[in-house]
Amino acid sequence: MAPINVDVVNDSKVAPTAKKALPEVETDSNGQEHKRYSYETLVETANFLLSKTSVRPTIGVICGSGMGSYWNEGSLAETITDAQCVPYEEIPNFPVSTVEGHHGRLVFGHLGDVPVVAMQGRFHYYEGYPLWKCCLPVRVMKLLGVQTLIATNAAGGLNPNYKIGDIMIVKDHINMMGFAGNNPLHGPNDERFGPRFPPMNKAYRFEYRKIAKEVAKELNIENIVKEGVYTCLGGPNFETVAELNMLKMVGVDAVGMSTVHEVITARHCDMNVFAMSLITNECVTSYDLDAEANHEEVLDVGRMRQDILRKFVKQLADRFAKAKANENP
Ligand SMILES: O=P(O)(O)O[C@@H]1C[C@H](O)[C@@H](CO)O1
Ligand code: HPA
Repeated sequence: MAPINVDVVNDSKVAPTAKKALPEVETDSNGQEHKRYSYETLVETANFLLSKTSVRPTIGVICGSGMGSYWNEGSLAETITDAQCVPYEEIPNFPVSTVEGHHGRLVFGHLGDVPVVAMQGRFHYYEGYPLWKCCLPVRVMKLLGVQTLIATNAAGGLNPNYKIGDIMIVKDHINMMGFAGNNPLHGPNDERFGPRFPPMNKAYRFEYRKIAKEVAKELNIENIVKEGVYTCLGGPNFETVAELNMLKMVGVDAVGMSTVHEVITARHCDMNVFAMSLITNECVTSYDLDAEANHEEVLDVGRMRQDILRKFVKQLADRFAKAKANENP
């Protein structure tokens, strides 16, 4: 793939009026400066990555907590063959991962025959990054040629039918942080990424959810695969009993601290999205229970389910790639 030309998007020349670069530096309400990433800046990042790897990914995977850890021999990210790894510290304009269970590198390679790039470590709002910065890798993936995003996460199960170790296909989300005006698309819009007002009612592609249920049957894991609604809170604390009961009331099946903003960013730039939550703990919705959520349990359940997750994601990548090829014969 030749270096990316900033004047051309999806093979059409960009109208000069659409080329509004974002301000490079923004100051938040605490007076802290955040360098914004313009389209041009992210093209530089993408071109750097294209020069580092021969892989031209069509699917991007985000590994959730405990699903891409360096100590996890055989974790999701380690399923990738012919892996070429680029640590986040070496990537221009990239943040760094600070959470245990998030290694902090991009892994380029193949899942079966499908060229992929995986984030072995994601960025969370609670690490101190604004939402748009948490989602920067999604836009970089788009510039690299990724058409489909598979986002995985660890989440607490609110639906009483869910058990620890279940996998929830995300059918929809509730953007709780968005209710308070915190959105990755907040700020000036650059049309080269996508429209000012993107729809979000079909965020999680129906066809891919259907494929995932078929694959679950084929792998004989249909008993642990569910489908439901995810929400993201800012974290880093786990939720109170009252908060969890409120979320349950409004129809949330699983709660976590990521994914929603990544999905919004991916849909904004017209990527197909599939997401799934590994239910790592049961949410404590009664004052009579003594249990408390903790990150170690989250990581342990990721480790416990790594074989199944690997097989599942590998099959999904294969089937999504085939579905995409059938779309554009
Ligand atoms: O990156 P994900 O969303 O998988 O991580 C979840 C949310 C928190 O970062 C962490 C809590 O244990 O797991
Ligand atoms: N709440 C929020 N995030 C989480 C949880 C939880 O119970 N489990 C794993 N990530």
